Amino acid sequence: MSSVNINIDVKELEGRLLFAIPKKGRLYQKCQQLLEGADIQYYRRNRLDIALSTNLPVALIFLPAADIPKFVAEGKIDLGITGQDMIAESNVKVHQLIELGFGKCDLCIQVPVNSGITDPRQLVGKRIVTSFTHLSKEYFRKLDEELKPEKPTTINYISGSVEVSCNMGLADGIVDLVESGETMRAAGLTRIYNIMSTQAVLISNPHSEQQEFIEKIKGRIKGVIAASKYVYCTYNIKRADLPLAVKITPGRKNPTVSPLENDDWVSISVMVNKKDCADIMDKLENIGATDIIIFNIDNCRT
Ligand SMILES: Nc1ncnc2c1ncn2[C@@H]1O[C@H](COP(=O)(O)OP(=O)(O)OP(=O)(O)O)[C@@H](O)[C@H]1O
Ligand SMILES: O=P(O)(O)OC[C@H]1O[C@H](OP(=O)(O)OP(=O)(O)O)[C@H](O)[C@@H]1O
Ligand SMILES: [Mg+2]
Repeated sequence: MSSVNINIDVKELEGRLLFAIPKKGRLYQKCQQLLEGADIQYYRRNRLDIALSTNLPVALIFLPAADIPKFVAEGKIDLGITGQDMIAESNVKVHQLIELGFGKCDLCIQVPVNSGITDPRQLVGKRIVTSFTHLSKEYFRKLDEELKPEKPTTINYISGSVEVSCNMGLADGIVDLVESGETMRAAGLTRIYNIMSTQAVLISNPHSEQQEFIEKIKGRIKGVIAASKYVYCTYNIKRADLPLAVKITPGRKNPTVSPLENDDWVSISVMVNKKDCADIMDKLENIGATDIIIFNIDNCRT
């Protein structure tokens, strides 16, 4: 595990819920937004990896994403945010509480485009380079057992920039993350197998004594995630067209229907999926809806 800068009196941590956050990289910024949305305020001194919340009995511990599953499973840390790939690679038991909808990518077996390799079985007995040695060993062990090569498939670890390994003559194939595929293509690689799909998740320590507080933070974070997925839509529609309107915007449970001064018309308020918003507005316009307004939701509980 990497070293952590913890120049804080451990007594100050007593009674606080310990919450591990990725200390840098692409998950870090998203986590900042989640903490802000959940109103977990804190002050972090420069270079310090522990920050005490200023409004809740919480301490934030900033750690490498790869180490968070181990800290949460085996240490005193109650809650954490990391990737599902990191949990699987760490091979530890934690509770996965919420899928957070960011850090989405696939852990893939990749080979040089011109290698002629199209199936992972063609890599058996050859050299694999990866940051995910546990998952890669698990995958290729099964193929080794089945195909019994002269010598087992070699799995070697490097910590980053894994894609250069084939070009450098270190590997016949790699196991690494693919999101847009840009890095893979730039290195002249192609994917031949998807070992797992992953995204960031909120995890908790199954043995934590702070289960009630964990539920409270989980509720808040769920609210922030829901708020980012939905928008609030209001519009007016002729009462006679209400059944059509409800079909287009059924709401999470039911739409709220309010009377207007003019008895022939009603006003509808409803949450809709942000990604479907333009399509829904088109459909509403087509059935004669007027004054269609979309509001962003700052926070919600659903
Ligand atoms: N290209 C990517 N797209 C989406 N999610 C990713 C990507 N690369 C990594 N992740 C997710 O982010 C988590 C953390 O990855 P990692 O520790 O490599 O940090 P990083 O954000 O890539 O920063 P860096 O590699 O610069 O240290 C991974 O577990 C994975 O779930
Ligand atoms: O499919 P893409 O959108 O190109 O993303 C995939 C790349 O992103 C990550 O690398 P990162 O930028 O974190 O650098 P690293 O390899 O040093 O971790 C991952 O390890 C891949 O290399
Ligand atoms: Mg990375």
